[in-house]
Amino acid sequence: MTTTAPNPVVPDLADLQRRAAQRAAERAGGQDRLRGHIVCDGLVRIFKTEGVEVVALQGLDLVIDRGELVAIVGASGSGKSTLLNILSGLDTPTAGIARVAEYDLLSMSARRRLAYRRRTVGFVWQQTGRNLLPYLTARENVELPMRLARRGGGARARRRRADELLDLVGVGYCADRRPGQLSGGEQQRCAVAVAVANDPEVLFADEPTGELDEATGAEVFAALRTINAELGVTVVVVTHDHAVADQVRRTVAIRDGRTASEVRRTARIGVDGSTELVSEEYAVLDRTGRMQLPTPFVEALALRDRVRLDLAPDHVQVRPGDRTPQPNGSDA
Ligand SMILES: Nc1ncnc2c1ncn2[C@@H]1O[C@H](COP(=O)(O)OP(=O)(O)OP(=O)(O)O)[C@@H](O)[C@H]1O
Repeated sequence: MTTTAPNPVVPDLADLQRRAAQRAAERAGGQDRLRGHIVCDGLVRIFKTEGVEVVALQGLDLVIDRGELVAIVGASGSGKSTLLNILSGLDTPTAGIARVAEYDLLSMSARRRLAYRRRTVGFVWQQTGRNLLPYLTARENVELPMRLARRGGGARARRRRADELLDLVGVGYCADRRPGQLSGGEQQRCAVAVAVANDPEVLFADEPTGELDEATGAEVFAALRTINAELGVTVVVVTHDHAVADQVRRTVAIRDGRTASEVRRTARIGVDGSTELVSEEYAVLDRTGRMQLPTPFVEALALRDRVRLDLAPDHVQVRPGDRTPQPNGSDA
């Protein structure tokens, strides 16, 4: 009888990637921290132009759950578009973890990236002209991504779905018109229908109301809310528009390429039975314990260089560093 030595188990690429992800997750504080529909952890993006390095994202942390509608705000140059370009698969991060719906955005192949962009995510850009093809009608624009993704069911099913989606976002009456025959708001609502044509899990919108007046912007935002509520799509909107940022349950502020603070809004029933939205602001603490103090707080107390920290049973006090506490408890 001959015995054969057991084959040494040679890990394949998928195994190695799984192990690498596991190790990265352990370094980042365990899988629990990294559970979410969209996960960024220590995300870094460095641009190099003519020998100069620009650190657009410097260790950004963000977890968004499935089905959330989140607004991202921040000053010009804070890194919002860089983040959105990475999450939508247009750009690759330099380091860190970036994952959307189980796709690892750092290591995915070109083929997987194409599938990701066609089926898993949808986008709406600020420039209306970037969202729709001018020589197609609104309906044909919505049908196009389904045709490119070879969605089954035939032409009739695609047409029915296109009409349903245009109805859902309130522009069913525009189906036979070309973009040039639509207002800016109508074009953006058609763009929302185009973006969800292939049933994406996540919809990214970069300043979708940026070129519109307030009332028209509100209609476009209503379309995004409908998509979130009716289709369960996770929606991430980058915006400067306070009317938009104030209406979502969660607004994340980015400063200098990091998540700096968050506002969470919860609905409460008042004593008279009416519903009121209560906002609470949070600073974001990263896994090494770093946080950014909001600028108004820093300015109000003229904090600079060093601050004094004191631990109380249920909170931490931050005081200007150049004052000496007096025996009676007041500051000199
Ligand atoms: N392709 C690039 N090459 C070099 N630097 C870049 C590139 N893209 C962005 N940056 C730089 O990265 C930083 C972040 O830019 P980003 O466009 O992400 O900011 P933003 O918050 O979206 O700004 P805005 O609100 O003005 O669009 C900026 O300093 C910008 O100059």
